[in-house]
Amino acid sequence: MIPDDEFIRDPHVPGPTKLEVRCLVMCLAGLRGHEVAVDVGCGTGGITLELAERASRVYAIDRDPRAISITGRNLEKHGLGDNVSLMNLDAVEALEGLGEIDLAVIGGNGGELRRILELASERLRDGGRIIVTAILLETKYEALRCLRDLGFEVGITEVSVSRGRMLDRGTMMVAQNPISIIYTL
Ligand SMILES: C[S@@+](CC[C@H](N)C(=O)[O-])C[C@H]1O[C@@H](n2cnc3c(N)ncnc32)[C@H](O)[C@@H]1O
Repeated sequence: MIPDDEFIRDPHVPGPTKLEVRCLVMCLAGLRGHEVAVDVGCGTGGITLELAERASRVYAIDRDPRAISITGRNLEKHGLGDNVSLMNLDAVEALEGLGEIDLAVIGGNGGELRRILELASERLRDGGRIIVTAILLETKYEALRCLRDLGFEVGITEVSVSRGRMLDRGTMMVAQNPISIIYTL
């Protein structure tokens, strides 16, 4: 796994997804090296870089050109990217142009979550998986409801991570915001 502080950042682009959350997402993804994966809303590239190390082909989609640029720089910095296609498009348009996939990780949706999930599920091969990471309560609920409407059995895990910060007199645990991971079973 790539440490958080090894990502180049752009103050205008969210991410990277915290290391602990990336760990869980990669465990759930269960990639074995031959899969086609899509990262919807690649941001800084946190998830894209982990996918690039584990899948055979990765499509990293973001409608913000600054996100595509910083993801590209992070791929280059870590010597990854030969198997990654960067797509500066809205998620719906990008997914409409893709063929079969084994995994979709959705970290941004811009109010289009239902359509994004429909398109991802239409392209999903047997045994494939959809994973949504969500901070907003509304996104968590919508992801659960849409995936169930599409006929999936769904799991949800809420992650509340605290990291130790060293002070002169000891170690203080500093909480990060909770994130839900919603995934098809
Ligand atoms: C929270 S960030 C994702 C962070 C990323 N997982 C990482 O580890 O760096 C969400 C991203 O989704 C993108 N986004 C939101 N809605 C989108 C849409 N409909 N189509 C494409 N990108 C979208 C935003 O531009 C933003 O960069």
